[in-house]
Amino acid sequence: MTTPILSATNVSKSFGGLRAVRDVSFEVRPGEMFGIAGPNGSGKSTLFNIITGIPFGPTSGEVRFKGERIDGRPAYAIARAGLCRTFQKDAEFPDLSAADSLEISAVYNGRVDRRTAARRADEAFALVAFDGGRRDMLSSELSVFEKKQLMIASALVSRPAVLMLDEPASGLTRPEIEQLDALLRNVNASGVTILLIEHVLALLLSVSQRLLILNQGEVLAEGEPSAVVRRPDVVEAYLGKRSQ
Ligand SMILES: Nc1ncnc2c1ncn2[C@@H]1O[C@H](COP(=O)(O)OP(=O)(O)OP(=O)(O)O)[C@@H](O)[C@H]1O
Repeated sequence: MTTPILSATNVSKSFGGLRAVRDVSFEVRPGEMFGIAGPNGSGKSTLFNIITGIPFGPTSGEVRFKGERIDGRPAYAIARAGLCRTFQKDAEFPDLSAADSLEISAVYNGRVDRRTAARRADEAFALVAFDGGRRDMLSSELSVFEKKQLMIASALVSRPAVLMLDEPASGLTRPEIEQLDALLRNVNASGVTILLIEHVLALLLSVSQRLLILNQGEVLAEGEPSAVVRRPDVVEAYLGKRSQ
């Protein structure tokens, strides 16, 4: 059996008396698109936080990336090892053009010179199908979808093995979600393993090969997406409240 590229074993995270993530275990295979869903407050973002060490690691449990333990390592070391993430927020450098913003991300995150950074920025722009005529626009003036493209491209410039995306479809229209679907498939086909937290179930079901459902910090279900979402306990915990 192939070694998982990423695994969590009994990871937990407590904030005072609140156990936001409880004994969560799962494995992601190399090249996979792995979906994570669950009601608001079920611990999805906290799970991403403790895997990437941004801003904290787990209270207990083990996280392995390419077979090596990474829990307890500083966030920058985890990112440099090839595990990168995006957040539920806008452009990092609103006053810079999209092109400059991406080059700066490439220089800092990829630790490369300007020439290599420019090449990596071109590659990342191509992977997310960013409109070439819009690269000199200020990041703050881009459309909601273009900001998402730029955010994903900013994570791709350091050529991660695993990309973790936290609700990339939020705020997008239905046609834009279809564009995002194609974008994710394209990035995945380039060899990047993707973990995707998403409330838009149509997107999750379309792109994920496996789906993990969290509820109140615990794993409620895991498996083939269309089978998982038909389970009565999943319907009750999640779909009944947020189906789209
Ligand atoms: N830094 C923090 N300090 C205290 N409590 C926190 C912190 N971060 C998250 N929590 C709590 O942990 C629980 C899980 O939150 P989390 O943001 O991980 O859920 P989520 O599934 O990502 O929710 P959403 O779908 O709304 O983004 C919530 O009860 C939240 O209030």
